[in-house]
Amino acid sequence: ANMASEEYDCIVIGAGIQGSFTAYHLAKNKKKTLLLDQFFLPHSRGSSHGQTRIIRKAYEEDFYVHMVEGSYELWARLEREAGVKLITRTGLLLMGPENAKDFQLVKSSVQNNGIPAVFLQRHEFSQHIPNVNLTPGDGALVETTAGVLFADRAVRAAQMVFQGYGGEIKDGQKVLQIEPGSVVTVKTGSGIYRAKSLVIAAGAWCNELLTHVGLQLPLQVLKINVCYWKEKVPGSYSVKNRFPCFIQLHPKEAENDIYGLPSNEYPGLMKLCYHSGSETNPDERDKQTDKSDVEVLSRYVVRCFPGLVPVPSVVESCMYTVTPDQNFVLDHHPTYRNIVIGAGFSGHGFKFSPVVGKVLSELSMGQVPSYDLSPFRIDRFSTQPKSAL
Ligand SMILES: Cc1cc2nc3c(=O)[nH]c(=O)nc-3n(C[C@H](O)[C@H](O)[C@H](O)COP(=O)(O)OP(=O)(O)OC[C@H]3O[C@@H](n4cnc5c(N)ncnc54)[C@H](O)[C@@H]3O)c2cc1C
Ligand SMILES: O=C(O)[C@@H]1CCCCN1
Repeated sequence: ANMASEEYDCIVIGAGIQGSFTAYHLAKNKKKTLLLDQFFLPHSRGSSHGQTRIIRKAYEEDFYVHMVEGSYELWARLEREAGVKLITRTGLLLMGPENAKDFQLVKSSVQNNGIPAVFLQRHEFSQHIPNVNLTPGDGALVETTAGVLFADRAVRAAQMVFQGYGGEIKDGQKVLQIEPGSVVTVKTGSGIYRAKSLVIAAGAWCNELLTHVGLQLPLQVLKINVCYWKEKVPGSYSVKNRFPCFIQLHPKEAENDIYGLPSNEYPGLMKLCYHSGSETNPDERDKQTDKSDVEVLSRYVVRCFPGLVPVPSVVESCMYTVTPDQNFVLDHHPTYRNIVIGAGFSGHGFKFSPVVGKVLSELSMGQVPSYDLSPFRIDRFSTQPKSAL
């Protein structure tokens, strides 16, 4: 082991998609950057693994719409730099109770922001979306430019381009200690590294790392059962047949949303999941065996996706790190300005990662960030009225 102290401009802890994109932007800006991960890469114990994620602009909040727009440009740039295809356009079907507030808000955001979309009338629904039953009382729209991101491939591409710009990756090195200061010292099991600034992008392990720098955030770590369901007629819900991704708001079966991606990575299997899960310790993820969501999904499949066998063929695991308002944390440490935190991506952060990496790199370089980061500030968590305490 090399115990000599090496000095960097910036150290990024966490080589998931957010840390990898942060490192990519830093290296592009000629910063000598070290990207550390506790596990040997690639691995499937965090939040960025798996073949696919949804990319969509259909969000209630304008700030997310603008951030996705910026992300599309940067995704295209990474596709060119790495020479790989990272996005396939499928469209996104959004279904939800016509009179529900969130459905109405997304609908008006789509209209006000000029997001390309088709509003489907009930009588024409099945002609556009075969093999899906639209719930009575639900409205439906298709965001036509949304699609599927190839997640594992994207993580690899960002890391490869980072290394191409001279960035260093050290995997299999868990950060065990952080000493703040004008030069930050980071100790792993096998090395000591120093840098002018530090970015913590540690996913579900964020709070464990923040204990070293005297901070805790209100983050909840959830285990997600990633379920794949067999098509009764192969191809009926496939990318090839232009079946879209979907989000079902307020399903009758449960409190949280249900969503899906067309069959693609495992031919004949459609990914369809519950947008929540049970709390877990990230180091003991597989001890969390709650599968009540799978029963909920089965009932939903029977009712709305009659072309799928209502028992999952494959169940994989992933984690969400959720904040109380489901908005991210993108901010400086409140006392140590040269420590920057990206956390709480709340199950929807992948699509934004090129922009997240950009703003985290800007914060760590002491620059004014390209986007308004007020929704993502740490001090929003401590603004509850004192009387509530
Ligand atoms: C099932 C599922 C579906 C999702 N669907 C979508 C979607 O459709 N669209 C979308 O946009 N987003 C989606 N997301 C969310 C998205 O995948 C996440 O927001 C994103 O992957 C978070 O990335 P991250 O880099 O923060 O975390 P991670 O990928 O977990 O990376 C953190 C890294 O930090 C490392 N680390 C932690 N502690 C240490 C330490 N002490 N020392 C060294 N390294 C350390 C970990 O090993 C890990 O590699 C989904 C997530 C899940 C789980
Ligand atoms: O980020 C997304 O677009 C999806 C929506 C459904 C839940 C999981 N994440």
